[in-house]
Amino acid sequence: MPVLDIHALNVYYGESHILRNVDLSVQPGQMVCLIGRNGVGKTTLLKTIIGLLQQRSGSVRFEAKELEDLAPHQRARSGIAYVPQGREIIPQLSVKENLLLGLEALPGGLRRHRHIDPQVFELFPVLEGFLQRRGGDLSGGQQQQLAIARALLGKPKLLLLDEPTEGIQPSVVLDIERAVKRIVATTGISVLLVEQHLHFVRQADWYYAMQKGGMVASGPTAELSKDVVDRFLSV
Ligand SMILES: Nc1ncnc2c1ncn2[C@@H]1O[C@H](COP(=O)(O)OP(=O)(O)OP(=O)(O)O)[C@@H](O)[C@H]1O
Repeated sequence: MPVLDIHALNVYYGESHILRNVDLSVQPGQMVCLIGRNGVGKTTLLKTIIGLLQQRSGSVRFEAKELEDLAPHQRARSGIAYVPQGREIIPQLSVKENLLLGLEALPGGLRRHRHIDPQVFELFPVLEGFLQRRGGDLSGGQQQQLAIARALLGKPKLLLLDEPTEGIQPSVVLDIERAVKRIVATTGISVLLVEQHLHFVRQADWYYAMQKGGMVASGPTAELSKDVVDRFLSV
């Protein structure tokens, strides 16, 4: 049974038809990468999965349960974590306080949970030394690592990542890539990733390519052809 199963999904912004009959599924423990040029609807799809945008028709099922009537916080509590483009860490709060916010996705939220699982420091060692620093004082790459670590503390079953390496220096891109691979390999969490770096895309098990709001190609990333890469990746 897929963790995430999307069928014939249609989403609009006002009268603009953005997602057109989208089908996509993510199997347990899989890393799936969504590719496509700017503006084709990748972010719209992730926002619809987490419930920030409403679907017009079709279905989005998480662990076989239809999500349509659940608010974003209910989807988070049921096991979906979303790291948006731009990361959205809270700049005035310390790294530790930002991490604690991730516990809000656990049953009982912050009232019942105060423990930061040290596993996040194994994945992102740089954060451990910076716990008292203001989030806003970290570099872009460190903020991205913080945002992923915060999402993991909610113990999700599905992690949605929107361009985690956008605007990040190349050495840190590799750190993030390795950490995401390790998350998938060691925790059983499934990942749906929007990504433009080909090397990172190839780490995924499966890809879906979008064009003008629809899925136009998919398959194992081992079979990603030069033609598909040229058509759907901008870098
Ligand atoms: N708030 C909005 N109101 C109206 N239209 C929007 C809004 N946000 C996005 N769109 C439009 O929806 C389409 C899909 O945008 P989306 O951000 O999902 O694309 P994307 O593939 O994620 O691209 P990018 O990589 O640039 O974020 C675009 O044509 C965009 O102009």
